[in-house]
Amino acid sequence: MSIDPTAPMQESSPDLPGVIIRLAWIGGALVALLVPLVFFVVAYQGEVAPLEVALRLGARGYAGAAPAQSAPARSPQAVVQALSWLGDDTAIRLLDANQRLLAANAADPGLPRLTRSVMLEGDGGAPLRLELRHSLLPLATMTLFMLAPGLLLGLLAFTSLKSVPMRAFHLALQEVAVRKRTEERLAKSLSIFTATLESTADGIFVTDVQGRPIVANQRFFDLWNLPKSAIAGVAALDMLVLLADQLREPQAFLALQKDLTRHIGDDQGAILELRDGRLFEWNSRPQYVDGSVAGRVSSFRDISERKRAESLLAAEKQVLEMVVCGNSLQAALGELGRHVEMLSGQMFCAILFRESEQDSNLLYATGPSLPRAVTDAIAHQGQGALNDIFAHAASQGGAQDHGLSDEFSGVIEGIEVHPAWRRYRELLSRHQLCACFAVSILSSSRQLLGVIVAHYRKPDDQPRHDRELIWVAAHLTGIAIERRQAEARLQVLAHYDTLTLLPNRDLFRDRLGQALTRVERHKSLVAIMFLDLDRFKTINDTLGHDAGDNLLREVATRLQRCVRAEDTVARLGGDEFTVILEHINKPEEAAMVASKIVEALSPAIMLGGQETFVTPSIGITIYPGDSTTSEQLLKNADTAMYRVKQEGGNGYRFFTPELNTLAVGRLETESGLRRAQEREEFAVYYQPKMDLESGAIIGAEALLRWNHPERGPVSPVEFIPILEETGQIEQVGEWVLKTVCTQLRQWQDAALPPLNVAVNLSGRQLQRNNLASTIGTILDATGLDPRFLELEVTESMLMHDAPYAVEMLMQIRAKGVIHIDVDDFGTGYSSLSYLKRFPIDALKLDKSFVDGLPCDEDDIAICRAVIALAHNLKLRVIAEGVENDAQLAFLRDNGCDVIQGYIVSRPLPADAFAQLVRQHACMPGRGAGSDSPRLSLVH
Ligand SMILES: Nc1nc2c(ncn2[C@@H]2O[C@@H]3COP(=O)(O)O[C@H]4[C@@H](O)[C@H](n5cnc6c(=O)[nH]c(N)nc65)O[C@@H]4COP(=O)(O)O[C@H]3[C@H]2O)c(=O)[nH]1
Repeated sequence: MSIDPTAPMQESSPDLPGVIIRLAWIGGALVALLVPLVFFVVAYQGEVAPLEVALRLGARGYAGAAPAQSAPARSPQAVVQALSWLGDDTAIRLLDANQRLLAANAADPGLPRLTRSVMLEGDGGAPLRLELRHSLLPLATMTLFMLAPGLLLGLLAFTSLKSVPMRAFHLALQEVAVRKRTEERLAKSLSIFTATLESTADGIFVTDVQGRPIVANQRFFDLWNLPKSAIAGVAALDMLVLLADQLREPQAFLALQKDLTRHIGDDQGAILELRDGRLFEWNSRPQYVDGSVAGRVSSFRDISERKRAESLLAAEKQVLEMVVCGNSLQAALGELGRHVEMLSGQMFCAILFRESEQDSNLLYATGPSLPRAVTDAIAHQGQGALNDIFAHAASQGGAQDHGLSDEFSGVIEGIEVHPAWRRYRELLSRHQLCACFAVSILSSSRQLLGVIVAHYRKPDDQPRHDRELIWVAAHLTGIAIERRQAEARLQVLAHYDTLTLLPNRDLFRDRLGQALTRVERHKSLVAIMFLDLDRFKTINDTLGHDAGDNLLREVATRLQRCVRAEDTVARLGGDEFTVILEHINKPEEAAMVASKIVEALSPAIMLGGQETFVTPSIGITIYPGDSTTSEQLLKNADTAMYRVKQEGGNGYRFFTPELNTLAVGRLETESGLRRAQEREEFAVYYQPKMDLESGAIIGAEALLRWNHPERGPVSPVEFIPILEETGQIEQVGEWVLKTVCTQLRQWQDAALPPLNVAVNLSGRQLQRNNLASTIGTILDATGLDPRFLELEVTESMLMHDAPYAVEMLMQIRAKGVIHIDVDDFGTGYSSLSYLKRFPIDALKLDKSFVDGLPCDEDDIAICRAVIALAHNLKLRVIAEGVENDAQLAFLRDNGCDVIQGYIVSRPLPADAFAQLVRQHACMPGRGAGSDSPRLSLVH
């Protein structure tokens, strides 16, 4: 609640006018009544007294003669007569004992009257009574008349009393009331002043003009640690000296005071620094009475906390700026340590941090004022003992398991006795560092990043605010360390491949540029290798991405072992790696490293408990011979690598200008393929499939052909991978499906024997969710019975995502397509448990196994196993790439169901195939037996 000292005070003086009027009324009334009353009393006395005398005389005249004188008694009539002189308005009566009237001089006067009587002794001693009755009517009338002047006088008295004497009284009363009011106001003001003085957070000290103390509030005594009695009877200068004694610069303060004596009307102020470290803001103002200076009011405000907070804020800002502006962590924390020590005044600050998340050892980031011997000793002797110490602190701070992973803070006591301090005890005590307070530095996720330690000379040296200071510093250090860690992580993310931790494409480019510049000066060579893993896609698709990732990590490790520390191994993405070999003298040195790599990758890699083999295709180019630009060198190495791939992989090759021509050719193929469909350069060929039991052509495999306008027919082996890479395969694949279905329908309409034609599906097609509906739409559009359409999917396509493949094939089967064959069976990694769940109809025995028949024992074993497996799973077996009788005989003897290969026919254009089917259908005793006629090769 606030009090407004300017508010008018309530008056409690009596109602003076009321009192005065009342008194005037009383005075006036008294005067008005007293005048007729006094008249009446005086007139009455004047009138009655003679009557009384006359009555007494009359009575004596009747019986009052002494016997000695023996005066004769008078008759009643005579007595009455003797008193007749009293006038007519007075009746004289003489009455006997029985109240009988003996004589009377006149009739009774009317009221008001006065009756007086005396007892007489008549004749014979009989009692008589002489009675006098006097009329008071004139007196009463006169008294009434006197009322008028009485009232007049009363009125005069009322007016006078009210106006003349009472005014003075009134004034006197008012004076008393004003004095009383003033006293009350003064008392109130004084109490407000005292309360205000005592309630302020500032120390207030009031002096007179000579500087003698007048008043000071309690806060003043508290701030200056003075007893209240210090102010009493102290001379002006003594008081100032008392204050100045506590200051770091007393003379400056006294000089200011002296200055004030000369400029008494000036305001003055300064920041005073006390010896105990506190800061006071001092302000002095003149105090005026009636326009002239009567004294000075000084206020002292303790601004130590505010200044410390400001300094801390400034320190925080500076440290954060340093962190943000890319200064080293060491420098930023060093600055922080210095600020902390400065703000504390007592502390020796040390900041220690963990080198990495895995490392629990603590390293010194800074210890600005700690003796070098201490920091050096700890740095050189290892941090084990320090860790023990902080574990001990953690236990004192109530941490759960007393380990460094806990948040803790606490005074580390017992330096003298605790075993954890053993190693440093002597050193610390030599430097008089006897007490220590430690706080953990935590990350935002509460991970321990380090420790901030405050050393003190004595345990009770620690000022109150130091703990807060240390907490703020710990928080700030946490931010700085985390920021650095985040930057380091970003740096890694920006320049390193997160899977293998090898430099990424950007860093590779950077390193290559640097290497070329360096080599330019040394006049040596740089070899750039482009490395791609053979069959990586198959392994990845078959064993899954996790296995693929592990494989890439292992390859990265092995590659790094093959090069020197100054060389660079980078991962560009997928299974593509690059190597920069600096300072080689001749290309042969690069060849040696390449063969070392081939050798290093040849041992099996264990993936999911399974031995996996991977081989590289390496292209090498040499700077400056092949090119002088980074871009071109990388293209060269890529071209050379591509050539190795084409040659079967698992080797290396140097770039040559001829290879470049080939690469250019590939580029041309790519752009040619983009136009091939609209220019109708694609065609579907049909390679017959023959049933071994009946010898009948039961269908065909549809094989895509590209009739290049200049190069003639181009093999799908050359362009299907490019269509896959560029994504065109989906569009082209759909076109093949449409073409085959339309063709089959035409053949059926042309009464060709029933045929099943198999269309190859690419991995990308299978991955499309709408494949089943696309097939359904094509079947509807062409009107083909779905039983005649056959689909070929490769083993690796199925195993890439087996559950998805099961689902997709089920959807396709739901469209009525019942013949689904697994191509290239045996070349990938089949999960037998899945194999029985796929809605498939046949396994195609890969040409690579058929090739070795009937001599190669491995191929024989594989072919027999596949046939047995297929039959056990109630599947047909189609052998592809059958070229000769021996292969045919083996397959027939081992129960193979269908063959496809040059022995039957090469792939044929639609018309030629139709003609072949017709011819074959007309042949007597057709069959694929040894004595059956060989089909003519049309292709
Ligand atoms: N040396 C020899 N070769 C024989 C013999 N019998 C058949 N071939 C060849 O073996 C390949 C069999 O097809 P594939 O394994 O599905 O292998 C096919 C298939 O994977 C792919 N392909 C062909 N057409 C298409 C298509 O329309 N779509 C998709 N996605 N892939 C296709 O291209 C591959 C190669 O096709 P082609 O060059 O036509 O090669 C065909 C065929 O001409 C033989 O006795 N001896």
